[in-house]
Amino acid sequence: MEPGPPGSFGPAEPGPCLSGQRGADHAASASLQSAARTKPGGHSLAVAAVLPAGGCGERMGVPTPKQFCPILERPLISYTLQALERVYWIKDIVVAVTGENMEVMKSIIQKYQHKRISLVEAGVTRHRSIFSGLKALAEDQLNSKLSKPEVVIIHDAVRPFVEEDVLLKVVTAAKEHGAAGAIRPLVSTVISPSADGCLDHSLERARHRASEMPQAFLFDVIYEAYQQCTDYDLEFGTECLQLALKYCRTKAKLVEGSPDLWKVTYKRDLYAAESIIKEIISQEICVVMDSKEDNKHVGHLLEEVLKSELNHVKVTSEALCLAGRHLQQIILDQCYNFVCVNVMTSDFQETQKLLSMLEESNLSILYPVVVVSVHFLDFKLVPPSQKMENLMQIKEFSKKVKERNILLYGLLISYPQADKQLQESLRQGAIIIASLVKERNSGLIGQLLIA
Ligand SMILES: Nc1ccn([C@@H]2O[C@H](COP(=O)(O)OP(=O)(O)OP(=O)(O)O)[C@@H](O)[C@H]2O)c(=O)n1
Ligand SMILES: O=P(O)(O)OC[C@@H](O)[C@@H](O)[C@@H](O)CO
Repeated sequence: MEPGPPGSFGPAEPGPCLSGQRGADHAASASLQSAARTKPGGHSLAVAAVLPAGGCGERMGVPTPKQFCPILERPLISYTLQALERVYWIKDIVVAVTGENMEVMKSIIQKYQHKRISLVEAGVTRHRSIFSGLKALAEDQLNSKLSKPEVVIIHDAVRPFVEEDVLLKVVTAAKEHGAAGAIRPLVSTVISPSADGCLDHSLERARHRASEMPQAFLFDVIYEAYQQCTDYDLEFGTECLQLALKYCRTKAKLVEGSPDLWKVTYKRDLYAAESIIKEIISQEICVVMDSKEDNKHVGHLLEEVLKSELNHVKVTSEALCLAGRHLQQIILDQCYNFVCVNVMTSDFQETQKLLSMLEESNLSILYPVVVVSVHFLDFKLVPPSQKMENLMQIKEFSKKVKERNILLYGLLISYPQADKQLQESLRQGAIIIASLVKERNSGLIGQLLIA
């Protein structure tokens, strides 16, 4: 999908939508875009984002600040950057990090090939970090390559599950109302304690909402609010919408957000985020075999069993031959799970061709790619020792490709065998493959499993 012209709204870039839903419905997206984008005379609207990422993550209870804690061996903040980068019409993304984390942040940007990112020094509080980001966008900064946007999105760096549709909604609403913020129903009731630690009163839960992110503002509104606010606000405040109301008399439009907008705060949130991401990148499996035509091919039998055993998983098959043209498209379409079928051979020629294609693509930069090398072998024909010598090569192969974030596993299925036994072996094989794809356990790479 080609990027839209600079400064124009275009549909989000391809790639897994971390909330598990494909981005905004295109019709809704188009209508929202036209509302949010155009000004009189049809000129487009300049939108930038500020991501406060200068916290220490005290509630996470680990030495590493939570925005840098790994999920599938990639820092949490990289997922949030990816979510915002998928949205073409956000021109600049300003991230506020502490001086001591500046180099770490720069290495993350380089390793995961993030674009449109500018870094500023964070403050000692979240509000001060946000203000630092806004200053970088204001035109009155010397030598800044950033230009002042008309609308600025503010989004916590530790909220990775943000989609184009809610960003469009808050930007559209901010354009009209001056400020807008995502909200969610309260889970717990809010109460107010008295000085002696007893209940003073409770708020009616149905009449209140939780303020989440993203939020968006006319840049001049929120920049003015930060310039006017007190040190007390900057030190102890947690709500940007309140600053806009208090200092610019701007009543933010409240936008219902999806359940995905939660903030990673405690360790349990990190585990939840990892499970959600694993689930999203496990939604498609491609069975690769030496020939697609022969429908009696045992690879097709395995494909059918995978389809019957795995609900909600898209199972496709492609031929490795044909110069891999179709396979290249599957890779481009960001399938992260491959089953390479080898029939009556214990060598890895087919699997190595697939691994080479994957290594040449950038597919595994952002997410670990799973490759299961399945070998249908007749253990009666050739002494297992000779086969095992071949098969043990998988340990070396798996170590090499792990450096490229590819997880290689081996699976042996006895073949040929009576139909009933073969069907059972295929079912067992499908269950093993599903588990390897879902768990992405790097501790099992290079292992030979038997169905
Ligand atoms: N001085 C600060 C404090 C927080 N943040 C950022 O604001 C976002 C939301 O804040 P919070 O969840 O409170 O993060 P921490 O302050 O790191 O968490 P804790 O309160 O547990 O220390 C995070 O992305 C955090 O990095 C920031 O940019 N600068
Ligand atoms: O208070 P914390 O620093 O944990 O997180 C900031 C949150 O308060 C903030 O992101 C939303 O409530 C919206 O303002």
